[in-house]
Amino acid sequence: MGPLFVQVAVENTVYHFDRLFTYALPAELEQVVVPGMRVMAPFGTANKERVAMVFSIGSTGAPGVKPVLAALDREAVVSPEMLELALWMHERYYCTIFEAVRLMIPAGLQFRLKDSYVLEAGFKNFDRECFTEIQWRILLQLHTAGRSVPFEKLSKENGITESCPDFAALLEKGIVCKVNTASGRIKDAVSKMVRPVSGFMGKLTPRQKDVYNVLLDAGEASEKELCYFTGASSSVLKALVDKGAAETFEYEIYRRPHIQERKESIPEFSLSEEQERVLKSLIADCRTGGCSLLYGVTGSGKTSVFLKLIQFVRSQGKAVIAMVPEISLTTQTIRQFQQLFGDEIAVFHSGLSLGERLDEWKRVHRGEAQIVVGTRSAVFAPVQNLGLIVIDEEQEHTYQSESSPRYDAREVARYRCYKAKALCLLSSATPSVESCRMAQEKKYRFHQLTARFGEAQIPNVELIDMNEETPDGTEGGISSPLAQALRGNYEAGHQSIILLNRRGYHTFASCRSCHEVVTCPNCSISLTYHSANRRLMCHYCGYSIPYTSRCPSCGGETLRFRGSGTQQAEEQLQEILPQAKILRVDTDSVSARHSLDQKLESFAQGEYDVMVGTQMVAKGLDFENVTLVGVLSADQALYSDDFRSNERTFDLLTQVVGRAGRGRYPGAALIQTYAPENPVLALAAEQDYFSFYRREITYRQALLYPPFVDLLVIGFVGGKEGLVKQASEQFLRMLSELARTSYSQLPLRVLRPSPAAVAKMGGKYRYKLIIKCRNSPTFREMMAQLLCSFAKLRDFREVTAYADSNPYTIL
Ligand SMILES: Nc1ncnc2c1ncn2[C@@H]1O[C@H](COP(=O)(O)OP(=O)(O)OP(=O)(O)O)[C@@H](O)[C@H]1O
Ligand SMILES: [Zn+2]
Repeated sequence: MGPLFVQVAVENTVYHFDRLFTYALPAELEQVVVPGMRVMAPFGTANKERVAMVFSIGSTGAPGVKPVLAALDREAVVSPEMLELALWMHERYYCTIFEAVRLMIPAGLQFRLKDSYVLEAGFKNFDRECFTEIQWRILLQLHTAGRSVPFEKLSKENGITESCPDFAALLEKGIVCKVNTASGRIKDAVSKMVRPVSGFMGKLTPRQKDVYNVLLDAGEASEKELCYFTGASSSVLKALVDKGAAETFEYEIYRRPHIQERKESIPEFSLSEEQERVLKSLIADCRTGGCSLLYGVTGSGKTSVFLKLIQFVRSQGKAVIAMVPEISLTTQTIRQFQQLFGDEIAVFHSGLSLGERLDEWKRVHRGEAQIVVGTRSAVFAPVQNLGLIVIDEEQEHTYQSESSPRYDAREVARYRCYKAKALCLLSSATPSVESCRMAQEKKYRFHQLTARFGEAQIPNVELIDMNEETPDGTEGGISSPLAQALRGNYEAGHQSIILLNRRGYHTFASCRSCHEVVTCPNCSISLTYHSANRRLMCHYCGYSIPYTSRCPSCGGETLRFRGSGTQQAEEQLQEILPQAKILRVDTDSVSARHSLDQKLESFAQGEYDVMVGTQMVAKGLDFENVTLVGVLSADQALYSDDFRSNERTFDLLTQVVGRAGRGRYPGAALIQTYAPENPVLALAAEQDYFSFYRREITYRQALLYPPFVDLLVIGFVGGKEGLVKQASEQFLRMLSELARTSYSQLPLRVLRPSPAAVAKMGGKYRYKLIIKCRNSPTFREMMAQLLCSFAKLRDFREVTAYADSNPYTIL
């Protein structure tokens, strides 16, 4: 047999230079390496060692190509089907192949290559006279270690750099040699903890002193929390550690994710007639595969139906992936799954510790768990023999990734199901316009649940015209009808949910005399007041300053809060219901995941009377005792300039209204608005999805928006505004040229480049270019070619361009 070669994807390549690379497979690795395994490969002109994923092994390859250096895994960590998926993503989402592969491997299994050094094997000449003091110490250290020592360690203990003469001489003489070791990347910032070194007497700057004192009080804290509460940057923490005032350590947690105890008996439930009928047709769908859309009004028991469907699929010996849009919903879902399926389930989401993620991944990889429940990333779960993927609340934007690879989990799910001849089931009370259209065109099968389960009825909804309310009711305040309803509901012993529908729901600070709003110097975004640490913070980059009444702009003592945040809403509610217990749910109050779980659990137990919050309270929650829903300001999202704003508003209102009256008691909802005549509100009030859809689809067609076209947004990011703008214009010129000369048959409409909605973020300027197109292979080929030629332009080296395919928002 002749020599073997491997095709690999290499880590950290740039997009415009990425493809599968061929390496020779040394004889000693022939029996070891299989596709799906990672190897170490020399890369580039400097032959720097990189991690690479083996895609295939074969006898084609030019003689003289570089050989692979070592195998990093003992077995394949990615299956052949998933490797194929990675190539598909590379073509579809303009990412490097390895970026796609990385999504399939849990963080705890990622490697980091470290430079290490060993003593040359034959070295015997331990003659103290021949070496300098430092060289001698290094030799002894390496000798004692008996194996390679990471450079970091050598450097720290001997105070050397890689280029210092003492060390360089050792390398040159071949006494010390460089090796590369791959170390598992189990560590992560999230689990990084800091504790004070007590009795520290050294000198600290005032800023460091501040943080040190907080740390003394706290005992220990995660780095993240500490930065949050003190407003310190990580460099301040680093300085503390360097000075010996604090030390870092890590929690090594290897355990199953916390899942509520299994109840004594597994609750057997039987389906209603309508549910049963839908289940039957879904079972039939499973036999053919493809995509099905399950539309069901809120509270109709979509969950019950797909739980039964999963039971069926499992009885056929096939595996299942069930996705929910947000971590906050997983607990409830997981509990239901846990009750029915016990240890057969594995949980995938970013709220888990790295150890937990690794463990859950292994259980699926080994086939011990065959039902995966999780958020977006669960779509990459390494299940074998896939039978079904369920995507609950399929319209949610969280299924799309906002950073590279900018993939859409729904598309990935469809692809996996198509390849595995499995069923992809989309489920929602407010399907995305795109999915509903697919169903209309018979590309998806369509099923519906028209009634709530049991006796439950769709709640009664009333729109409250805020223009008629007393003018002293401040914007976002609580109208008297809503206040009255709240009191009534409280007295009846029922619970209420209040939604504050603001995109920028935060509390900003503005000056009464100069009217300036305090904004982040790095991002064109107003700072948000956080009561927990009394600081104004930027939600984009984390910049923060302590809150005082002094205006940074004019210097007057006239700074005040504005806007109506959840905190104010909470206070107003407390005034209306002095006795009631109020639970506030927003990203500020629930930064720790378990605290949200606990809060929702106590709410379910009836320990609170009212829950107030942002989008987080609107969706998926199922509490029998909630009979009143109030929406403080329905209009916020309606008038933004995004083409999806109607859909978003309809979806949010329908969902939140749907939280009321899901059990034994009838529910009601009150929606406050300054635009009561807006038809979208009326349709949401009636939970009339199909009328909404018909209205919306006409508008999309008239203005040429998805699903009638695909959108590709090219983003440009860079430190100099002028250059970023020029880059976007240059890109447009190149696009026009290429389209005219080589792709004249492609239907295209390109909008002029413009600054992004948040034009500056983290100190970088952002421009965007919107292309209306048909997302065909030929179109993608053209765009890939353009992105590559653009990346090679020397004039725009400081500008990054990326492509986002059908993003949720084009702002
Ligand atoms: N067959 C059934 N037997 C017993 N209870 C059921 C059944 N179907 C639904 N329910 C109950 O009805 C309520 C609503 O069901 P579920 O949460 O599945 O609705 P949904 O369609 O997912 O709603 P939403 O879209 O609003 O989240 C739940 O409390 C659920 O336990
Ligand atoms: Zn900022």
